[in-house]
Amino acid sequence: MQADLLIHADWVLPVDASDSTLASHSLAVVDGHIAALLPRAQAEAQIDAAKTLELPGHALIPGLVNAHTHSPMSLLRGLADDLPLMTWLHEHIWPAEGRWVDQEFVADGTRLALLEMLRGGITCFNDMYFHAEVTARVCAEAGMRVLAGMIVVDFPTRYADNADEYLRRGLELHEHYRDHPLVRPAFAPHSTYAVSEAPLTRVRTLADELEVQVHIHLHETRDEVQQVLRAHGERPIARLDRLGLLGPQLVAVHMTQLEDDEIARLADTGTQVVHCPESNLKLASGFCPVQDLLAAGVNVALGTDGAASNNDLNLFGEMRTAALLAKGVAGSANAVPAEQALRMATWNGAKALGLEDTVGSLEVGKAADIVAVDLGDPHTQPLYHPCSQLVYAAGSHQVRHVWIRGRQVLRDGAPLTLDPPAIIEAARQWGARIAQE
Ligand SMILES: CSC[C@H]1O[C@@H](n2cnc3c(O)ncnc32)[C@H](O)[C@@H]1O
Ligand SMILES: [Zn+2]
Repeated sequence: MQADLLIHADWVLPVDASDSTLASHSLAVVDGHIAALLPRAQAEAQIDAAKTLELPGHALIPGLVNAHTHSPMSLLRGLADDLPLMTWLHEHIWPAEGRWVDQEFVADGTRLALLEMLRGGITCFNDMYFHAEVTARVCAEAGMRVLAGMIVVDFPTRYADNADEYLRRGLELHEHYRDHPLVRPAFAPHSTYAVSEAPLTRVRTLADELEVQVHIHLHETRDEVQQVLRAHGERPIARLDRLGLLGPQLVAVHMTQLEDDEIARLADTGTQVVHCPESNLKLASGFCPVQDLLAAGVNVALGTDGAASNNDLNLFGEMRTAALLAKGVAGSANAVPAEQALRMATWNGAKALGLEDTVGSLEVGKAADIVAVDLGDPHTQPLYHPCSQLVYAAGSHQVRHVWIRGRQVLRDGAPLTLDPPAIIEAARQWGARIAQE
């Protein structure tokens, strides 16, 4: 076999059906896709590669999928900390966004987020923010995979005056990127408390027609559920169910307030859940019953949320927090074991985003979205179980190489498609302007 690239690694964790850890294996890439994954001796005998990479002490894992974020909010990191969701949002974040968010803010904020995410092994993310056309363009330029949110809220902003205009701008984005290999549009109505019934119904019809995902904040806090119950006489999940929005296309983010019948309904409909453990902890939003959801057969992925409520975009941190928190919430040390946490950050994320045929595991035929992690670092020595070290001990600084669709975007920890000094200088200037007011 002729390959473009052959990588020899000490371990490969493909996140396959049996959660295998393969020692001394090699992975071949042809035309941006995984063409072979086999023992090193066989690879050496069978594969003639244009380029070969030796990675002793490294583990290869699938690119991590950040299933919920607001990438440009990296420029608001640390602006308002230690507040509950509604105070944080209404008194700090929405006023700051009203004052500062324009296309330049989104371009600079997205680049800062990409720098952090690529360095931390994230190769795909699900975004919800204003000016998604700018985020999409920046991602396409940097070679990053993204689900770009076609946002909808009821209130006017500098981006759009009303729901019709939000949808019109979203549909333009869809038209532009419908066949792009890395950028995929998805609807992103903010929540059931900020989007009324008519636009939600329209989103449902359009999402069916265009076959795209619908990404929404749902049951994030007790206050949210009470507010919707008071205003409409039903809980947010019931509202979406009545509007026909529950199902495999719905990506429901946070889900800290769930009753048993709601968990059963999510499982019956195949609704996707995204767990954001660190954002939920920081805003004191509540605890997502991850173990109960998984036991009921619900797909649960992981997200960071925005950097203004986390305050980082680090899925190694989320895997660890998710695994630890699940044990505390379920009162059981075997809730969310390391293999499950890695699966949530990879395969489950891909499935939530409707990308499970393309990414999420290192299997022949899938896109070559690959991350090489150096386990020789003191943080991960000695090494009994690679997966355990990745989830419970590794830091994102141990990510050395990243490929997306076969293109190398990080080499020896250095980004190849982004300009770090320029990105950091732009972020510093935004910080100085925003802090002055
Ligand atoms: C319509 S663009 C997205 C909108 O969502 C806001 N946001 C960020 N994090 C959260 C969160 O955890 N819950 C609710 N809303 C959030 C963000 O500031 C944008 O305005
Ligand atoms: Zn969010």
